[in-house]
Amino acid sequence: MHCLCVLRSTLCCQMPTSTYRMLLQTKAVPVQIIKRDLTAKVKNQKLNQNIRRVDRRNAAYLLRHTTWKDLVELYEIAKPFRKWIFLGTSFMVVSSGIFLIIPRILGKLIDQFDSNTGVQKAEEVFTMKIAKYFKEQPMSLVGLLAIGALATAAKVYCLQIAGVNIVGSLRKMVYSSIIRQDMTFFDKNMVGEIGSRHAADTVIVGYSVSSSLRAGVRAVLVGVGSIGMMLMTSLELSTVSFLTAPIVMGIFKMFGRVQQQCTWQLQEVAADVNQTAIERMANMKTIRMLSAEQQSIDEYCKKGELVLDISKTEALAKGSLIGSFQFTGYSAFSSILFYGSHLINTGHITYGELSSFCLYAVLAAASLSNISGFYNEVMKGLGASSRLLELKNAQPIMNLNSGIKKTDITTSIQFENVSFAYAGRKKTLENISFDIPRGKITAVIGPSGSGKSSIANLMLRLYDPADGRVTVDGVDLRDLNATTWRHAIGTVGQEPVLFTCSIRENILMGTEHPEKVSQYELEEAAQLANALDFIQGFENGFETMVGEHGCKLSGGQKQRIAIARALISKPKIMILDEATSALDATSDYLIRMTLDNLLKNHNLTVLVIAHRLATMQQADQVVYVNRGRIEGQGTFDEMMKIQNSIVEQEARRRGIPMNEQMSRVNTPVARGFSLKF
Ligand SMILES: Nc1ncnc2c1ncn2[C@@H]1O[C@H](COP(=O)(O)OP(=O)(O)OP(=O)(O)O)[C@@H](O)[C@H]1O
Repeated sequence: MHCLCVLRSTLCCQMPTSTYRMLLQTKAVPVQIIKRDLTAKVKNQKLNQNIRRVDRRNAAYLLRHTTWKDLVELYEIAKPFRKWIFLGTSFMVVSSGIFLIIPRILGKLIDQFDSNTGVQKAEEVFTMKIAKYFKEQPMSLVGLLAIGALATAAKVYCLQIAGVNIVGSLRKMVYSSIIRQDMTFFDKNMVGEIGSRHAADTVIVGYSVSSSLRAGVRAVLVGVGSIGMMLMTSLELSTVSFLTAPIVMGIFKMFGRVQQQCTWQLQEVAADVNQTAIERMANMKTIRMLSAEQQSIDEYCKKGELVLDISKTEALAKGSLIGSFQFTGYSAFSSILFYGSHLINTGHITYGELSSFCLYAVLAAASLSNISGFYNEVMKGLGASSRLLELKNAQPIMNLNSGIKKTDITTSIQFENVSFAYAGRKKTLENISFDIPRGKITAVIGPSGSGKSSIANLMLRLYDPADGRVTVDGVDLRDLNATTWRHAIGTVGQEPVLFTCSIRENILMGTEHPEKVSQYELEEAAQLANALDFIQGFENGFETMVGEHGCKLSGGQKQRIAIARALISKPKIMILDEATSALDATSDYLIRMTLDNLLKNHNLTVLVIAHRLATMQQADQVVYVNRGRIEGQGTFDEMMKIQNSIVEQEARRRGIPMNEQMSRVNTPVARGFSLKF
């Protein structure tokens, strides 16, 4: 009967605020810790109340969070795999039927061996006939058991395949939806949270669909069948057995709930501990540089202690639950045997019937335990699938594939009175207007945090302006096909981001048709980026794996691969964000050479976020941004005339002699600048 312990641990579901409150009431875990976490959660919710966040309240175990619409949608996702579901269910009916009839036949077989027992009831004639047959042909009983086992194996296989396919489809749909979301979505939701939700919830749904649902349906079939057979075998014995039901339910309610709550909370805390560990391990270089090893260990251990505290409560509840079930189970079983032997003595039942009854009682108990487990798991699965469906159905504001397809510009890109703010932040850009003429280099300069990258973000249409508009040849960027537009732009960021794959895959990332890119084109892009020599120097050339975030390459090598990636599609427009991080002299020189060559290409329209004087000098126009406003705009020479300007400061820093006339000028002389230095 101890198999009635039904609560299974599942992966990483998250704890709802309501559960925190509930646990506070039950005092299942240290109150201070939960209070602290709860306060943090509430604060967090308040901070983000204006932001449409992914709902963190855990819907995993409450059906009310799952709507009929969700169920219909799940059915639609499962539809293509209905062949497997039908086959699996059919095998399940066969195997359950066989294993349900076996105890009855075994009972009759026992009675067959007992010469004192005769057939008493007409309805038992059929079973007795089968029993007689099996007595004469014992191998056929083995054969029947083998058929049952084969049907079980086939059922598991078919339903597993159906489950894996359903979850696979759901996972793909959710992932493609996440990938298509607006940048604002990722600003509002923590990537780790979305990632773990995507991973953990699909595991929960997978477990629920492939395992729990199968076990549950089988448990219902076998449970109902066994109880029916128990009633059929002996009404008196059934009454004794069912008397223990309320006691079992009471025990389950008492300890089961506490254990369940602890399990849920453990999953949340364990996910947090894992996240901390993974983050620290992924950034080992920084940890080492900061000598933060002990701090990381302490942090990990502190969180681990919370796991231990909750685990103790869980273990106590689990132990009490199993112990109580064992006590009740064995008591009930002993009562059946005692009362059963009395019934045999009084001639009410036979030995065979008592044996059958005992087997059915075990089957019924096991099935009932599975049904409660199945209920919890399916509820969790439904809740998790609802959250996944919410992610799947999240609609980005920017449709990536509709709009005018524009791959080049004929006149200019214009910022017209553009104001912009990131979600939950004050305005980053305020009423800025300037032109990026075709075939020219526009350098954006300004202090850190002034909004330079935000200008590039708007030009790439990663975000839309709050006011004003960005136009390309007079067409609002919002009317353009975002994918085609971004394909027309090559981007090299300040901090190159490489993916954990080969150099070839990194360079080809983002090309419209990677399979059509020839080796020659690949080498050409690498050559232009001054990367070919070092790539060919590697044993595996372009197939060299770059490690996590490109950790197996130097900063300069990463930067040059990023440049090659930007050039591979032969873009007409380039956005360059010059690296401010220190590179070694050779890398710095090579990258500068590469960018200089790019800037000399007069067919390119370039927006460069410049940090070097040389780059500013090459620009056709320089735009000075300060605190989100354009405070100066002109040629490099014109900008040099501005006292204390960033250009001048840069020149001084680099020890470049300043033109006398320039140093004397205190006010802007050209283009009616409005400067507020
Ligand atoms: N995704 C974001 N969400 C919220 N605020 C952001 C985001 N990105 C940038 N900001 C804020 O917007 C402001 C402008 O940032 P931006 O990156 O455009 O500056 P920048 O001039 O490029 O700085 P740097 O030269 O240091 O790269 C900063 O105050 C920054 O904190």
